[in-house]
Amino acid sequence: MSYRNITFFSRFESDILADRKTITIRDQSESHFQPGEILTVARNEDDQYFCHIRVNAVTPIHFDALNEQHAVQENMTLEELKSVIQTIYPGQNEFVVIDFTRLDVTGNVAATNS
Ligand SMILES: CC(=O)Nc1ccn([C@H]2C[C@H](O)[C@@H](CO)O2)c(=O)n1
Repeated sequence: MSYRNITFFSRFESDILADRKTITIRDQSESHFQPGEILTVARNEDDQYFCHIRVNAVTPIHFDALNEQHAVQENMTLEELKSVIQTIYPGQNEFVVIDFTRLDVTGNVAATNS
């Protein structure tokens, strides 16, 4: 079976593998993912695979609607999150929140508390 790919900047890899980061906010070019879909996750910089995730939900959001809950799910402060998004996507306001669960190598939910 082949899965679609998503990449994350390498600085987020440890948070994803520790289940501290359970959403990602992307622009319209990555709004095509579907709930239930399993994605192969690689580092943006070197395309090195590091895990699979299952997409739980893909929800449109305006930049101004980002809140503390999103920041917690990103393991950042809201100020940090907004700054990261403005740096990656300068001038953009319409995004999607991709809520995901990390899977273990057998394809099962990896977190012990879920
Ligand atoms: C190619 C590309 O856009 N890659 C991205 C985009 C976003 N992220 C991270 C940064 C923040 O934690 C959230 C919100 O954008 O997602 C990323 O790692 N790689």
